[in-house]
Amino acid sequence: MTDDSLPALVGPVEVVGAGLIGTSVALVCSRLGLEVVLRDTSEENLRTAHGLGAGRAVTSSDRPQLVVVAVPPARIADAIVGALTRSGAVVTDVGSVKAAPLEAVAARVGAADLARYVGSHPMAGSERSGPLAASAALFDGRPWAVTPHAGADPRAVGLVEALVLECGAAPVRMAPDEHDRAVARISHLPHLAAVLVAGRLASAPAEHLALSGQGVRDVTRVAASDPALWHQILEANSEAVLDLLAEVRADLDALMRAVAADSAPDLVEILARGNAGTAAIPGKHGGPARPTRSVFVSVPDHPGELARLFGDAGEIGVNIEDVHIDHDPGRPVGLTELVVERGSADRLLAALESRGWTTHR
Ligand SMILES: NC(=O)c1ccc[n+]([C@@H]2O[C@H](COP(=O)([O-])OP(=O)(O)OC[C@H]3O[C@@H](n4cnc5c(N)ncnc54)[C@H](O)[C@@H]3O)[C@@H](O)[C@H]2O)c1
Ligand SMILES: O=C(O)C(=O)C[C@]1(C(=O)O)C=C[C@@H](O)C=C1
Repeated sequence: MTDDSLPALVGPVEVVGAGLIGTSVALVCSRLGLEVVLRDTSEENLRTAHGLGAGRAVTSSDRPQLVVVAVPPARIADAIVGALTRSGAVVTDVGSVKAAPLEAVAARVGAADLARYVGSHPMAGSERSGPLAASAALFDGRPWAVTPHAGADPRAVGLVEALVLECGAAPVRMAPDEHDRAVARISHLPHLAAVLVAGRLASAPAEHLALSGQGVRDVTRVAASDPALWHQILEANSEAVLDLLAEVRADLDALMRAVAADSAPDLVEILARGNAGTAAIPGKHGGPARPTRSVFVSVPDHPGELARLFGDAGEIGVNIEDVHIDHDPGRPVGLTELVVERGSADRLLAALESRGWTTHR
């Protein structure tokens, strides 16, 4: 035990599904020096994850302390049942929906085995799939839901929370049903909104698309995700998603009425509700959102220039909260957007200019 509440994570850790999320967890555990064994139906993904240093293929003699199930949603319940029945390990999964898999697992294993299962869900990911998109830094500073059922062994819950903390994430305990309603709002609806907006672009005229700026990129990034994965997520959480879609349909009707009537008060009220919604999203590490400002810098297209820019920002003492790089291959410079705390932006601009950087005010 590391302290009174958290059992120590000592390994071996078995990861079932060496894709984006599974390989990211495996990379963290390998870097901690834990023994990590991998199981995947795809030989290619296993080889790739192994090549990245995420662990080795599982053997029948392995005895994991913890199994992390990271397969697509439609395969999760089978994979959890498989892990509970072939080993005495604590088992967690990282699936995007929690209530349906729990119900399916509870119908197939006894209470003693079910006690070793604790669902979880890292609120971090990517529009990309597979082990090549994995990163040990993926979970850093992110919320990670831990969703124990009523019969879960507290030591199993503690071990899963120990994994979450080792991944650099913040455990957030929640009941499975509540979790599913929460992610319908903060993940599944945003995903569908992005998909609908991106769908308007698919056959847009090239001259319209040529004007694309950061706004459309911000709003549509996640729409590039794997449709098969998202079909399974939506299928598993259809009730909560449908409730929200009905609310959005009513909002869309109100918006269309306000635009058609050119009703400024109604439109402003709708737009202001959007402001209130973005302000309600917590900042990094769950704290209040801190106002930020973007500083735009031209970066010459030479090796080492980005590193020099980040180094200069570090020496100036300004923390970079986020970064976007817009590199038009036809131009010899890239435009880099550094997102910094609002109060530091002017100081950063002046100090970068004095070091010879071209900024855009
Ligand atoms: N993509 C995200 O942003 C994200 C974020 C958080 C949670 N999740 C959840 O994590 C899980 C994995 O998603 P991902 O994005 O890593 O997917 P992925 O496609 O990158 O990886 C899934 C892996 O599971 C393997 N696999 C499929 N069926 C298997 C089986 N029966 N046994 C063993 N391996 C099997 C695949 O070959 C693949 O390597 C999903 O349940 C998803 O809902 C995804
Ligand atoms: O950043 C992204 O690419 C994501 O969409 C990640 C995201 C999310 O909606 O936040 C997507 C689905 C997962 O279940 C968890 C995380």
